[in-house]
Amino acid sequence: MIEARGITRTYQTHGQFTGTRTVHALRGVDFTLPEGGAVSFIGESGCGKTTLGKILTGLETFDGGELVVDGVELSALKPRQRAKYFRRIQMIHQDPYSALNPTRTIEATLGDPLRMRAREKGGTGAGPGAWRERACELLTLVGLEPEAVLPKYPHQLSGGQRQRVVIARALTVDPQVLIADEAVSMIDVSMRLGILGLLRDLRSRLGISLVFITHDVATARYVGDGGELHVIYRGEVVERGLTDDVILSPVHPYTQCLLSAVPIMRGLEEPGPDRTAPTRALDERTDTPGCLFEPRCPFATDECFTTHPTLVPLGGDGAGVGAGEAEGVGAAEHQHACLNPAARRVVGVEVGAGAAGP
Ligand SMILES: Nc1ncnc2c1ncn2[C@@H]1O[C@H](COP(=O)(O)OP(=O)(O)OP(=O)(O)O)[C@@H](O)[C@H]1O
Repeated sequence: MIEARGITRTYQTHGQFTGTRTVHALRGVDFTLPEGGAVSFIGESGCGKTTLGKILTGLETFDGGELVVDGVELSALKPRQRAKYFRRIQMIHQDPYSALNPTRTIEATLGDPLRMRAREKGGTGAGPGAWRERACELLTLVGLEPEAVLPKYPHQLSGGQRQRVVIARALTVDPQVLIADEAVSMIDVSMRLGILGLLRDLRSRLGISLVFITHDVATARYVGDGGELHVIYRGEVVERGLTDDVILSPVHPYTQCLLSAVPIMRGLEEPGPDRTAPTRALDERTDTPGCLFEPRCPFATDECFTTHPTLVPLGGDGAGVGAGEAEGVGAAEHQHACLNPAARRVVGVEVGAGAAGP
């Protein structure tokens, strides 16, 4: 189980024309990932999704908050001990080609971690027969034909096959958690559903927990089914709850804007006049003392400019209640950080029958 409490990450950037700038990649992110559960993070480019994924796998440090894995707070540990915990959390990156060594066959790619794992477990399974058998088992589990795939190099496989190999490699160390960061965005559309189905399957068949990071509402709904969805804006979670609650009844204008950006087909659904869209483009330099989304929000009031909203349960008055502080607030409770939450009808961008194709 992973528990993240108030994770914060700030970067200082230095540019010739921009001077020194502080980038708040993550601002106090909290979540709990139970065994076999799923938590999805959705937001636009630059909102901090990848930074969060890297922090959860130990590839990036954080400068505030706590990360607790199986009840152990990791920052208190020595690097070697910490690495043991991070081994239980494996990342699936968006580009399966760069994630694999092009000079090594799939057999070699899977063989090394399998032998290492076998040695750790006490020696059995490190022999060639044993680890090869396990490699075949894992390839079958991810939907590949072992004998056909083992002798091949990454460039001889399709993008979808490569991503399945990446998933098989992650499974070699018996992880408890997979972090999938835009795991299908670089894969041919025709193969995406198969990979998403596989990630769902691993949850139900192996009890592996999943952190699913995406900018795509539909994939978050499919893979994160039954789990939680956290909507993240400029490093801050602005709405969260059970995936279906957030997608079907969003109350934060940013979530409504994200959902409005999902295309719909004319003739299949009525677009209606009330699509919610940001009033201005994202400008990271615009920091108000109030709500981070205020400069772009179509529903902002004067109060939004001066008061920074914190996460409160939907339906409560929320005055002075911070994330997770309200009594009885469960992680899956629908919460929002908006001073004017409202159920607004959300419709997608219309894709007309006569629209120009790609
Ligand atoms: N090493 C770094 N140094 C400086 N700024 C960084 C660094 N890594 C990330 N950032 C900044 O932190 C913010 C969040 O970046 P991050 O890559 O996590 O966003 P993202 O939501 O994953 O975006 P994308 O989907 O485009 O990858 C961005 O403004 C980014 O420029």
